[in-house]
Order: sequence, then C-alpha cells, then structure tokens
Amino acid sequence: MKPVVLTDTNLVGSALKWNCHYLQETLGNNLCTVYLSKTHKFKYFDVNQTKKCDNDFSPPTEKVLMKFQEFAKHLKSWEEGDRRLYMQQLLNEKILNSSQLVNDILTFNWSWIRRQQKQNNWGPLTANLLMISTQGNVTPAHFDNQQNVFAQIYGYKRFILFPPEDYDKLYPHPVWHPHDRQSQVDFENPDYTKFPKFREIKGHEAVLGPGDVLYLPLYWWHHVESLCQTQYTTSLTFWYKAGPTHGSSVTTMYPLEGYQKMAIMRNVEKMLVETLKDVNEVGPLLRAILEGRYT
Ligand SMILES: C[C@@H](CC(=O)O)C(=O)C(=O)O
Ligand SMILES: [Zn+2]
Repeated sequence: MKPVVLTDTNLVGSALKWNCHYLQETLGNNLCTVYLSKTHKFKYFDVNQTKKCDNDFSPPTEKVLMKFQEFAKHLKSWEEGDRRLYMQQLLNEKILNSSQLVNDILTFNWSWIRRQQKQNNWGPLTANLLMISTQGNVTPAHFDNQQNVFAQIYGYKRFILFPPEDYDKLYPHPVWHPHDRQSQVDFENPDYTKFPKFREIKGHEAVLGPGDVLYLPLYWWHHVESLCQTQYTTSLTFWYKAGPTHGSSVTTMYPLEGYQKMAIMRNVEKMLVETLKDVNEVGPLLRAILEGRYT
C-alpha cells in the first residue's frame, strides 16, 4: 500500500463551493469542534491516556465547542499573532440540518470511492471529518490506524509522508502515552542526541490543492501544513476501517510489510503494559530481552 495523489476523481466536486460564506449559511449556529493552540502546532493527544502520565503532561491544544458563525468571524479576522484555530468536525446529524449541505454530500462521487473501498478490501466508512484551519497551522508527524482518503477543498496543504517502516527513525511516543501514534521528534528543532536515526529520514512531499485527493494508507506517517496562499484551508477526509489482514479469507504473505510489523510492535508494547501494570517496567524488560541476545 502506497500513498497516491489523484487530481481527477471529482470526489468532492460539489463541495468546492464550500467557502466561508456558504458554510455560514448552511452551518450557521451549529456548534462545531474547534481546537485552539498557542503555537502553530496542533499535536493530537488522547485525553483518556493523560492519567497514565502522572501530572507532567501539559495538553498542547484546547478543544472547545464553537458556533460556526463565531468560528467564521475568527477565521476572517485572523492575523499572525492571534490564537490559532483548527475546526475538525464530523459530518454527522449534529450539523447536517441544512438540505443544501446534505445535497452536496449526496452528490459526492460515491460510486468512485465505493469502488476503491471494494477493490482494496477496505472495511466500512467510519467518518467524514471536515477540517478548516487558519493559515500556517501544522499537524505534526503521526500515523493513523484507518485508511484515509483525504480531499482538499480550499487552499493548499503540504504533506511530508514516510512509510510505516520509518517507525525507528520517527520515535513514536509509547502506546500508553497521550501522544500515542505521534512522533516525538520536533521537525523544526530535532534533538539528534535523543533521536539519532532521524538524521537518516527521507520524506515524500505532496502539495494538495482544491479538488486533489490523497490516498493515505493506514500507518503511513504524515506531517501536514496549511500553506499561506489563503487565509484558511478546508479539507474533508473519508475514513475507512482497515480490511481484514489475517484469517481464513487472507493468506499472510512473508516477509511481512512495514505496517504489519508496526502493528506487531504496538501489540507487544500494549501486552507488556497490560501484563506488567507499571509502564516503567516495560523498558527494562525489553532491554533484558534484547541486550547481549538480539543486539
Ligand atoms: C488532521 C489531518 C492533517 C491535517 O490536515 O492537518 C490528519 O492527520 C489526517 O487527515 O490524517
Ligand atoms: Zn492523520
């Protein structure tokens, strides 16, 4: 599975008119999920995992519910130095009370994407996430565990992509950490002492513009920037569960692929956390297995 940029799918043709004014008309007073950040980085964290971090975890962003009207006002008046906003709202019954918007969604190129889902043996569609970002926002490098068909609607987004096997160069946080799945490396100021193999990293760059679609396979690392050609950027993602990777219907091929090894490593880490109960015992036990035997 490799990422690919497609420029002629017309997947979200009917959404290319979703500018701020149109969305104010159709989303208006609906409450939407908006992340606020003091910096340009919007590093995801799982609030349910913060308790495992004692009290030395400080959330880098704040999640609020904001009327779309209010969000649009901030978006239009935003200037460098203002608090940055990133709306990431599921297209669900909470906001789909405008027949215009519903009609736009119904006229997406569903036949094309259903064909991709079938041909690639993806699982069910789980979510459509509408994302509107003030210019210059960065989603730092991380991977997701679903298939992602990423449609760019307005403005330009720069992706830097890395294969799953770059796991050892991107040093993800531990699976139990709130920043699970996120790289520990600050791309703007990498700590090569702590993360020496980051020096070897080589990424694939893709810049998406309106109408472009990126297929982002699960477990592929991505660093994403909203470029500053426009005041804000708008994107819509189609999330699909990964298809079955083992069992009677699928024969496992060897050698295993990067994403399969990544899944194994994550499962081993999770099993150790579960069994040892103390996250501080995971490292010493893994070292005991490795040192003098597998190194
Ligand atoms: C949030 C998004 C990146 C971005 O568009 O800022 C992402 O990571 C994804 O769609 O998997
Ligand atoms: Zn992602």
